[in-house]
Amino acid sequence: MFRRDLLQDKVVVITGGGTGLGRAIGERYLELGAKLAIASRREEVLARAAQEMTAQGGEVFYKSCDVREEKQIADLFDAVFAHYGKVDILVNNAAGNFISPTERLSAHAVDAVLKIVLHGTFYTTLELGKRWITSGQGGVMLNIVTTYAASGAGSGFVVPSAAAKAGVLSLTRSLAVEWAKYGIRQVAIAPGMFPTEGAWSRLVPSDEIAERLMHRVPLRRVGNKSELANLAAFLVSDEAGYINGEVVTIDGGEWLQGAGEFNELIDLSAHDWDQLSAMTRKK
Ligand SMILES: CCCCCCCCCCC/C=C/C(=O)SCCNC(=O)CCNC(=O)[C@H](O)C(C)(C)COP(=O)(O)OP(=O)(O)OC[C@H]1O[C@@H](n2cnc3c(N)ncnc32)[C@H](O)[C@@H]1OP(=O)(O)O
Ligand SMILES: NC(=O)C1=CN([C@@H]2O[C@H](COP(=O)(O)OP(=O)(O)OC[C@H]3O[C@@H](n4cnc5c(N)ncnc54)[C@H](OP(=O)(O)O)[C@@H]3O)[C@@H](O)[C@H]2O)C=CC1
Repeated sequence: MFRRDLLQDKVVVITGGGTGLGRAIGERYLELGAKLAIASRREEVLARAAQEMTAQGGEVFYKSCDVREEKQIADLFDAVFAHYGKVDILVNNAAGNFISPTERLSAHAVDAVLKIVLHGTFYTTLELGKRWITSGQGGVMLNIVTTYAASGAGSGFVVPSAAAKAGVLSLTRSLAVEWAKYGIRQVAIAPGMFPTEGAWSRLVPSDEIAERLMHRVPLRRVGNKSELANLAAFLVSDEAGYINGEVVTIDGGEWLQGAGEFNELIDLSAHDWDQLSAMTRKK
């Protein structure tokens, strides 16, 4: 669906790029000509991913980096600039999340999520932004948020994530204005349900719940990672050069179904409607 050279020779740093959605985004970018650097805490996961991702060609540099640590982020960008000579695109994809009644959380548990999602995204953004501004080079930053951030509704039982992702979205919009003059563009994606090991093991407690979840989505299915990767490719490409500060939701219509009070009526049959209509028409 894209020109094969859409991201030719663009150097892309993807946090959390060794697993799940980050890896899927990286694989699509590679197909479109990009050079990748993937980073997360577990070096063995990155090494395996880099090896598998380059089986069809392309280049994937990897380095262990905990995005909660300012020094490790500086070391990461030093290494990527030394290796490739530049960075054109940053994908802030690393995240932490789990379900819990909020009153059961310790301060440490709150920090565990906030530090990865909000602080981690802020720190990578700041480190690379300063380098781009100093050198006069621009670029694109893509932040992966969630529908409960994009809708503004938040969500119970994942409250640290809801608060942190809302902060990331605010960062996206704020810097879209402040840093545009430096040629730095900000965009975000709000994914709905995309089954990944990392998300499902922490957020979907049973197969029965997984099955029920489909009913929340008008399209009656979860997302394919490749669909999200396509959107991520478009948004960071020069073809999307006038999109700045926007978040694009990709959720099969899930959040809209939840928002409309009458959308539950979707399951009524024609017969049900005949009966209802007879009852509700003015006599
Ligand atoms: C009804 C179901 C609907 C499902 C809908 C489908 C999903 C669609 C929407 C999804 C939106 C968002 C998705 C995501 O963000 S997915 C990303 C998931 N991936 C990850 O989380 C990967 C990284 N995660 C981690 O490394 C860990 O999970 C963690 C975030 C906890 C960080 O690890 P760390 O090693 O730093 O932390 P600790 O293990 O030391 O724990 C720190 C404190 O947190 C407490 N904790 C940990 N887990 C839980 C839990 N499950 N419940 C309560 N508390 C928890 C832990 O006890 C520590 O606190 P204390 O020291 O006080 O004990
Ligand atoms: N899957 C879904 O349905 C949805 C996902 N999302 C978002 O998509 C993104 C990817 O999630 P997904 O692929 O599902 O889950 P994963 O668990 O696979 O991805 C999370 C990644 O973040 C990395 N990470 C976690 N903590 C740190 C840290 N301190 N420093 C550096 N890297 C870290 C992990 O690697 P490591 O453990 O090696 O550090 C892992 O690669 C996240 O931003 C998530 O919030 C949003 C909505 C829905």
